[in-house]
Amino acid sequence: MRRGFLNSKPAKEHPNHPGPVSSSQTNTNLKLPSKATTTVKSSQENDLPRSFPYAAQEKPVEVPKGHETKLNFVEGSGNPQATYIWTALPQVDDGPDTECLLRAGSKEVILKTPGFPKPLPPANSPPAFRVGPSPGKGMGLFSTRDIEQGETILWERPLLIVPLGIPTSLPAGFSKAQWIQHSLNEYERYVEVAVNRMQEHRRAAFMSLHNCHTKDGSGPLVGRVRTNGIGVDGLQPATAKTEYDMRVSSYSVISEHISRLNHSCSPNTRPSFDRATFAQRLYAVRDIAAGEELTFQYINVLAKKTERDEGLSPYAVVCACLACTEGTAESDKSRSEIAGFKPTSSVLAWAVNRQLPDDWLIKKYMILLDLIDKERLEHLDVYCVATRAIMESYICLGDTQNASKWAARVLRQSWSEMYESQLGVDKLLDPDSPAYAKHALWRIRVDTAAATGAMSKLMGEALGLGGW
Ligand SMILES: C[S@@+](CC[C@H](N)C(=O)[O-])C[C@H]1O[C@@H](n2cnc3c(N)ncnc32)[C@H](O)[C@@H]1O
Repeated sequence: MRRGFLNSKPAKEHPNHPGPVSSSQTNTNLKLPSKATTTVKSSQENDLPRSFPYAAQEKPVEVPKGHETKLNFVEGSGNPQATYIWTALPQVDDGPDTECLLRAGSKEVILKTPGFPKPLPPANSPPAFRVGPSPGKGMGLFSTRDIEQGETILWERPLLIVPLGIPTSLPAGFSKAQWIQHSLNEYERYVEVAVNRMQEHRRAAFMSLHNCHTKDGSGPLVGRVRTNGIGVDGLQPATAKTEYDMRVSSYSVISEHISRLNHSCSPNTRPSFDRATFAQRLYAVRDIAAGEELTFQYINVLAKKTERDEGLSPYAVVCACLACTEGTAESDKSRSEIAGFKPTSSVLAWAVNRQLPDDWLIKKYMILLDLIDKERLEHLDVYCVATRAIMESYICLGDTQNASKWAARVLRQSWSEMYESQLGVDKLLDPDSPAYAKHALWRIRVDTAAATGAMSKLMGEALGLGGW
């Protein structure tokens, strides 16, 4: 879910779709400016509304006809200036394809993805989730069994992938409200082509999704996109340099099941879009008991409750999670400490600095982890950073007993962006593993010769020669 426009007074903006707030998947939301610019200029910078309205309109905004763009830009239409293409991807296996509305250049990015097109991994059998009613929230997803931290709950090819809006220049004589409505209408027309291309059962699944934008000028398709879309990064063509380029080639994915996830300020899952399989992957970020509701973050959950309330209002969500209902002041304080955490020193810099105590870095990260555990925010990247830093600190100290315990924690964090670089951590699970002695940080805190070697690497790093 993600982007919208502004409605009257005060200008309200909301992301088109809730979604992960940190990098990758998840929501491009935070990467976009969060406040609407209300000035309408004819420059390119202003031809894509930064936010769409979400408050009910008192009466529909009438838009003069005759300003619609021609929809003759379909891939293969022979129009060399096609800015948008409608296509189905990845067309690789018996699994369903995703209907895509892509801006020129994005398809090439997809086709060049290493491993693309990759078949979907086999589904969990029986499925680890089910769709069912969630009191006060409509439908939701629930676990069907105990799920372990780091498990993949499901892989899912989205129904649809669309940009967050279609740039529309300001027609002469249009008021701002008319321009916004015109933009919404154009967006609806473009999405309609993609929805009409879907297989009937996929279209039925899309149309059965919830729509919380029924009275704000959104059409029925854009309303569903705005309600259910989850942001996906990384599809911008290499030529996209400006903020404008990035915005117009940012996308939302809408899926039959993952889009049913309700919001929690302490979510237990994290979705991620995998370009090679062209699928969304849903991870459990902590152990989940059978029958528990599966949730994810629609907004930045490190913000204070009052700001979270504001961010959730476009989705008509009044969050009743523990952080919003019990001990909220203390929770706000803890979240702001997590948001403000700065490592102040890398593992290597601490290890070679004799003025700092041996447990200095470990203590700092343990305090951070306590806050994260208390707030149940394991999905955040900082959780993985902290866990890994503690493991590495023990390696610097030559303490393989503790390092191996932390290696086991690191390995469970399959959703982490650092996962690729965790390959090899499995060799550290055994405290007697010879992999320790080969590790670049091995005993550099306690062995002068090792520290000297590390120091020269540190200097190389400072000089841009690489390092940790
Ligand atoms: C993406 S949909 C989630 C699935 C939806 N509940 C359904 O019935 O299909 C987003 C909508 O779910 C509801 N919702 C999500 N999280 C909620 C929460 N924590 N409390 C209440 N309603 C919630 C709101 O109506 C919101 O507009």
